[in-house]
Amino acid sequence: MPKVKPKEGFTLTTFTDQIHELARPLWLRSVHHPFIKQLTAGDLPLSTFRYYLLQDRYYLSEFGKLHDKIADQLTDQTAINFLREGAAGLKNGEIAVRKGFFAKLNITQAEIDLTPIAPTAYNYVNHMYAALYQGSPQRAIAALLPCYWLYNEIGQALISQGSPVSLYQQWIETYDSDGYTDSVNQMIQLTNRAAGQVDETEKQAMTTAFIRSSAYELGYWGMSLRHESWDSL
Ligand SMILES: Cc1ncc(C[n+]2csc(CCO)c2C)c(N)n1
Repeated sequence: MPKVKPKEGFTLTTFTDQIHELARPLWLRSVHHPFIKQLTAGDLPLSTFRYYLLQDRYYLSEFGKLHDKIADQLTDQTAINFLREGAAGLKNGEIAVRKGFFAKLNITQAEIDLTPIAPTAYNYVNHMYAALYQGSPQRAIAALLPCYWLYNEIGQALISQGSPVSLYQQWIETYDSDGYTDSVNQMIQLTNRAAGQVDETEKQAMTTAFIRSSAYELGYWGMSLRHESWDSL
């Protein structure tokens, strides 16, 4: 059988396939990061997990707000609905799960208030706001995508192995549920639709935003292991 040659300039892959491929080296380093290794082995110090959760509280709350702020700038009703529901779903989903973790680990509001936001968490969040306010809602969507998608890949990679520490096991399970995988797929579709709405230059900026978020995701594990602070940069 002769091979079918794709027409010149015709791509068989979607935009998200392409950026996923570009980010692969960074994602692999996340999946195999010592933080993740220790989480599955069960020897991740609880103080490190606590540190991660405290930083991630800030991240999750800003991530939810970003959904609404992006939706404010869109006209595509499907996208708006997904983002508005995403913001609400975050409160009932991941943020609710984390509240349970906080209770188990005696993390109080006072401790939250006293915890400085670490540089990497701060920079990652600011990068997403910059994608929106110095860029476009499409660029911001691309900046949000690694958060959804990478954690799903991590959850799927870790679920068969699990963790002997029940808290860490629960963390893994959060990112492998069917409902969550559905929302990841919707976010992927949303990004592909967004890429179809912009010119080549903006598409390149979407790619850069996606790669930067992937790099910040990788940096987040190291930040947590090192208990990064403004004095330790
Ligand atoms: C740094 C960081 N990156 C990604 C996630 C995972 N996450 C955050 S919001 C969201 C969407 C729906 O829950 C997902 C998957 C995290 N917790 N912290």
